[in-house]
Amino acid sequence: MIRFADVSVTYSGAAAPALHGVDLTVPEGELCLLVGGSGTGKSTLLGTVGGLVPHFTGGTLHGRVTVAGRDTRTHKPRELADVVGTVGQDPLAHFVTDTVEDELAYGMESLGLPPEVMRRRVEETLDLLGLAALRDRPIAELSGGQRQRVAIGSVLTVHPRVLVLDEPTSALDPGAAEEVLAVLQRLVHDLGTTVLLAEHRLERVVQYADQVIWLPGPGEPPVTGTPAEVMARSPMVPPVVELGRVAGWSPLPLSIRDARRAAGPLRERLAGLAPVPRPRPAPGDPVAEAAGLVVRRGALEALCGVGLTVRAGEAVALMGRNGAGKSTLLSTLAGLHEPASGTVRVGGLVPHRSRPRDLVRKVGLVPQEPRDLLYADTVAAECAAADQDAQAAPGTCRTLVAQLLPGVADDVHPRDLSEGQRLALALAVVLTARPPLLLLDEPTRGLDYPAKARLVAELRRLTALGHGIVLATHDVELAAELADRVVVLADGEVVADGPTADVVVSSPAFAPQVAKVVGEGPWLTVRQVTDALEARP
Ligand SMILES: Nc1ncnc2c1ncn2[C@@H]1O[C@H](COP(=O)(O)OP(=O)(O)OP(=O)(O)O)[C@@H](O)[C@H]1O
Ligand SMILES: Nc1ncnc2c1ncn2[C@@H]1O[C@H](COP(=O)(O)OP(=O)(O)OP(=O)(O)O)[C@@H](O)[C@H]1O
Repeated sequence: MIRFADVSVTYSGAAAPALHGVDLTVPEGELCLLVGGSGTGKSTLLGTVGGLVPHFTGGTLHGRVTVAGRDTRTHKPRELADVVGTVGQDPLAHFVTDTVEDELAYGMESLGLPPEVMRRRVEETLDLLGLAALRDRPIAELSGGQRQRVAIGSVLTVHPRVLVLDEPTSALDPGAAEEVLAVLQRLVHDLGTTVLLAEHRLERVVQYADQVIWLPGPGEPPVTGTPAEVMARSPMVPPVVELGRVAGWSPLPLSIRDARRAAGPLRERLAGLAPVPRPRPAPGDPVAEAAGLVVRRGALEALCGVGLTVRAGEAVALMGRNGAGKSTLLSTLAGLHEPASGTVRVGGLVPHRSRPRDLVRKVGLVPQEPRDLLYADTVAAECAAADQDAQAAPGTCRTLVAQLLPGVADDVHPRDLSEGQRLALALAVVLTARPPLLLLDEPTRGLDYPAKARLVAELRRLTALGHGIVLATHDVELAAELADRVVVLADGEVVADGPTADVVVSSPAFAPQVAKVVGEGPWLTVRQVTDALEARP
């Protein structure tokens, strides 16, 4: 259905190709998963299928990509729109209408489908993606995950034969991610749709894939195989595979179910043991306190009476469904919204009434869209400005970027960075200022597993130094690795607040893979399991 013949792509001004030696076929009716580190060219590869690369991005494509027999070099993206539906990493950049319902209908209108068909498909899709309650809402007023659902819905209504999705679950809560993947699987099985999707959180998708394409490095030719074949070789694997490697299971499990079947002997070895607690400082004084916080967004009460205390040295994960109010809480702590009632204090200041230059010494926010934080023309200039703003030694920010994600070039415009590279830059900019309270909104979108591990290490270092951290995240594995405490929001209210292990293990939605496989303990991470086995007398 999709054929790549010796494809390479070189962006203008780049020293080396972003993509090279791609020679492969995605058969009709398969779900094909594209994996690889941040910046290895996944988005570039996906972009060639719908013709966005190079028609819209610039650069040069060598070789040939055909979809349902059409050459994407001679067919413009709109001449492929009836066959290929593409959802990019940044939905906001692609929305053409203002409201949810109009956006779902737009693709069908451009193809001239009859009104009764459009009506029916809009209704079906609203139900399928849990968007019915939001149908009349302006897209600009949706939460990140709500927007991602609309973006996915807007391509589903067209019923394209090929779906190309770039990290389609990155902003979705765990339940919504499962639902979207179930929908995709049904399209593949029942309608013979061909799906090509890139994803970093393999724990969410690998068990659904028929084929995996792995890009081992920037400009390196892909390796293809069944999920089991590629997972046996790839350095980037989900926790369940890592656990399988540690425990010596063969074949390696890809799903929780397979792993549970193999886990009997491991459970016996772990019986009577407990996770070795990580040394961590005793929490200090509060760096942020909110009580009875009510915040309105338009007509909607996004937070209704939230209480939260964050202490120095503490890492708190904020979890909960899309639209629960996580981003609203973070941005209120950063002074971006004025509460309708209740109190909020950050480092002794009332955030929304404080001067920006006083507030930056107390709190730093990495927003859900890191682009909002970046304004210079090059990576180097952005880093120099961050050093200056924070009065840090020259080179501080650049070193942080390189630590988080090696291989980001100095002279690239932040706009042209890959998703993960841009996030690493935004994180470095905020970390350079070393504010006592760090707020991170979905800090792992686009990050590969090694980059995520380095981010966790850096954040742990900061908590050890007494910084307080609040991260809003749907990444249950990240919460398990990093957070001391988990706070769950639902419809603007706090519904759980307690030690990570207590909160996540009691909820199937938030439990990490290791907890689901090993059970009692509570074991949350592969590291805890290996440490305990090694320390065993
Ligand atoms: N429009 C562009 N102009 C110049 N360089 C670009 C452009 N788009 C991407 N690049 C570069 O090409 C490389 C590959 O980027 P791409 O977005 O394909 O990576 P990716 O594997 O999707 O990464 P991520 O997992 O972070 O999303 C990166 O080094 C990036 O900086
Ligand atoms: N600019 C806005 N105007 C009006 N309502 C908004 C606006 N931004 C968000 N909302 C609404 O406020 C509620 C809370 O949104 P928020 O972004 O805080 O949720 P979230 O928990 O961060 O969601 P997600 O997990 O999807 O990022 C949602 O119902 C959302 O639709």
